[in-house]
Amino acid sequence: MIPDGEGMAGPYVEFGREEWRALRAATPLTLSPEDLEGLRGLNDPIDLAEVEEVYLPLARLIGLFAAAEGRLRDAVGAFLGGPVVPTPFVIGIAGSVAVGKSTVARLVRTLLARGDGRPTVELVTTDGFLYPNATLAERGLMDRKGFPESYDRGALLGFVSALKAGAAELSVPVYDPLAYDIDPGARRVVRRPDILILEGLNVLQTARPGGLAVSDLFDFSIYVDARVNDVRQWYIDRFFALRRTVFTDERSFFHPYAQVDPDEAAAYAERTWRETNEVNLVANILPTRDRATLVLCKDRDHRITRVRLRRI
Ligand SMILES: Nc1ncnc2c1ncn2[C@@H]1O[C@H](COP(=O)(O)OP(=O)(O)O)[C@@H](O)[C@H]1O
Ligand SMILES: CC(C)(COP(=O)(O)O)[C@@H](O)C(=O)NCCC(=O)O
Repeated sequence: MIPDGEGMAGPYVEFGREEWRALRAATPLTLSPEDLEGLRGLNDPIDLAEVEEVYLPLARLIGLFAAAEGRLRDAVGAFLGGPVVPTPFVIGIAGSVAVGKSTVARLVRTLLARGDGRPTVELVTTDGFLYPNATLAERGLMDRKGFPESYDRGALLGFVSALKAGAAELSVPVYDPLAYDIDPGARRVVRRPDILILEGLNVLQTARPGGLAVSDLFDFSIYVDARVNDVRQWYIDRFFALRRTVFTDERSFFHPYAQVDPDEAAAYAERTWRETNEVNLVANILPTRDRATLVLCKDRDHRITRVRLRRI
């Protein structure tokens, strides 16, 4: 039975970690410690216990949603008098910069792909749909990278709509985090998968009046949530971890920050957080949280301690 009364949060049912872990049922662990090492984001301390207690119940639930959609498709087929061609099951993953969306997305992809029926799963991040820096600069948006208007939303919606409409093969633009810009010479081919995961800051945004947004095409969505001050600290810590690694590469856009003194690097990271990422989080991203099917709530140490599931 779904817990009710206590733990009730508007349209959501809230689970503590202990309650949630029990919902794994018999879902097997298909991940080794080495697999997890390859999926973990920079500075993300996730361990196998978290995979077992949080992600296995989640993978089970997504499997149940996909199976239910199959039954709905059969019902529509019976109504129409002929089979309905399946479309990809689309999962959106949203949340702040530096909250750990990419770890969540890679784990969900791997667990689903190794689960029942071995579905094909494609993971696409929305950064490929950012306008190139030259366009952002022309439009005065260079310090608004990640805001809804910094994306080619028409192209993103066109991509997901075309996959939902049955396109067999599409290509998407590629963002190069090292260059901090769209790679003009690269395209990534996406062949129609059974499951598409779309990960990005703004994927749960609504459309302008009368329009359509990618979130209208989601079959399941996840918001990765944490306190603003905790994410701020994670952003700064990650900036310093990148400074010791990726930024030492001369091709990195941020290479100058590997050379300046730590105080100057900290001032830059703090300003970027405060003036860009925090403003975007508060004004654009956080307001979409309650649109998600499921909210993963992280504590200061990155651990997921609570899960909120939208009532059906
Ligand atoms: N300046 C950067 N250079 C290289 N990689 C980066 C940089 N900033 C972020 N990343 C990497 O890009 C990925 C996505 O980061 P982000 O958009 O902040 O989302 P999240 O932390 O929620 O996964 C992470 O794996 C992160 O380590
Ligand atoms: C590339 C991003 C906008 C994230 O894009 P996403 O894949 O979530 O659409 C973000 O990581 C970023 O670089 N933000 C700009 C501000 C900053 O340098 O932190």
